[in-house]
Amino acid sequence: MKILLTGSTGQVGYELERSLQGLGEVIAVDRGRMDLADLDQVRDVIRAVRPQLIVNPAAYTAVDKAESEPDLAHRINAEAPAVMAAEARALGAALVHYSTDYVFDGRMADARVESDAVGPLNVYGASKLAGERAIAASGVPHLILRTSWVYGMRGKNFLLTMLRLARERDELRIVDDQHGAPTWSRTIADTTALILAQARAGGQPWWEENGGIYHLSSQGRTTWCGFTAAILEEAGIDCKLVPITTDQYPLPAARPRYSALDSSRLQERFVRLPEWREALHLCLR
Ligand SMILES: NC(=O)C1=CN([C@@H]2O[C@H](COP(=O)(O)OP(=O)(O)OC[C@H]3O[C@@H](n4cnc5c(N)ncnc54)[C@H](OP(=O)(O)O)[C@@H]3O)[C@@H](O)[C@H]2O)C=CC1
Ligand SMILES: Cc1cn([C@H]2C[C@H](O)[C@@H](COP(=O)(O)OP(=O)(O)O[C@H]3O[C@@H](C)C(=O)[C@@H](O)[C@H]3O)O2)c(=O)[nH]c1=O
Ligand SMILES: [Mg+2]
Repeated sequence: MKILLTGSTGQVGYELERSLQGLGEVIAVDRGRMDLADLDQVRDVIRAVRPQLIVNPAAYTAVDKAESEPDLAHRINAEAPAVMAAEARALGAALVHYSTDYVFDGRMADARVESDAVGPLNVYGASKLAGERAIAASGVPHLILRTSWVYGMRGKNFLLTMLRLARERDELRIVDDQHGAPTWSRTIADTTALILAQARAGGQPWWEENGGIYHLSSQGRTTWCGFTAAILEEAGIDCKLVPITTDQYPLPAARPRYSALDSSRLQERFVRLPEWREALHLCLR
């Protein structure tokens, strides 16, 4: 199987480049080869490579900056995936895409399932939702894996930011009223590979019975402040931690208050997902 992988310089893409190896020939294209803001180039590269599967973790992920660059965010997160979907469909290929807890408004305290009503609060979330809808509407065989609060030992993420700030500052002031599940980039990549392998072993393509949206995030939940406390503990760093409210940390983009995802659908069909705390421990070890 020929697999076209985007975003291999990102957190999830970096892990996917390794995790997908056993499944076929992985052709990783970075921004230099395929700029998602250039829709003609996206089309041309797919037509040249002729993959059987496109895996697309590339995205515009700068949540606050997106508020002032809505058109660019929309092109990368919605229009480029729409082109990928149309091209994949024309080739008889399938598409694996990633989305976010930020498609929800976060007003409900219980974990969200795939069929729950969406209502993004910010430009990033709206652009990701538009990407999901374009893929679903295209008729391409697809998996959309919605995840949350992604971290890992490389790239830009909350874990690395906290490790840096804890060394630079005497105290960390961190919001304690936004709830969600931190998810290790490797969990996302390994789970993706396992779904694809399991589906192949089953003899028929996974999308015939198992396509569509799946929530893929760690089990359990915490707050950004709770996540920070765990990071400090795991890394053995002594730094004063002050819980604050969202109002005390104003940012351009609004964020959902409750963004835990219920990943039961994925776990029932494919594989168990780790507790967020257990995954953090493994990551930092
Ligand atoms: N990060 C998070 O907390 C969460 C992420 N997600 C979703 O998961 C997926 C993976 O995210 P993650 O790995 O964390 O993202 P990162 O921000 O770590 O990486 C983004 C990747 O997209 C690439 N990219 C951005 N713009 C372009 C462009 N114009 N053309 C080509 N490539 C581009 C980046 O390339 P370059 O290095 O050149 O910039 C990078 O490889 C995304 O769909 C994201 O929306 C969902 C929930 C949480
Ligand atoms: C750095 C810092 C952040 N915070 C707060 C701000 C914010 O509410 C929260 C998280 O900050 P971040 O900017 O890292 O998080 P954010 O960019 O909103 O993270 C999101 O990224 C996108 C891509 C997703 O899809 C989401 O699932 C989610 O992971 O922590 C503090 O309270 N104190 C601090 O010192
Ligand atoms: Mg951010």
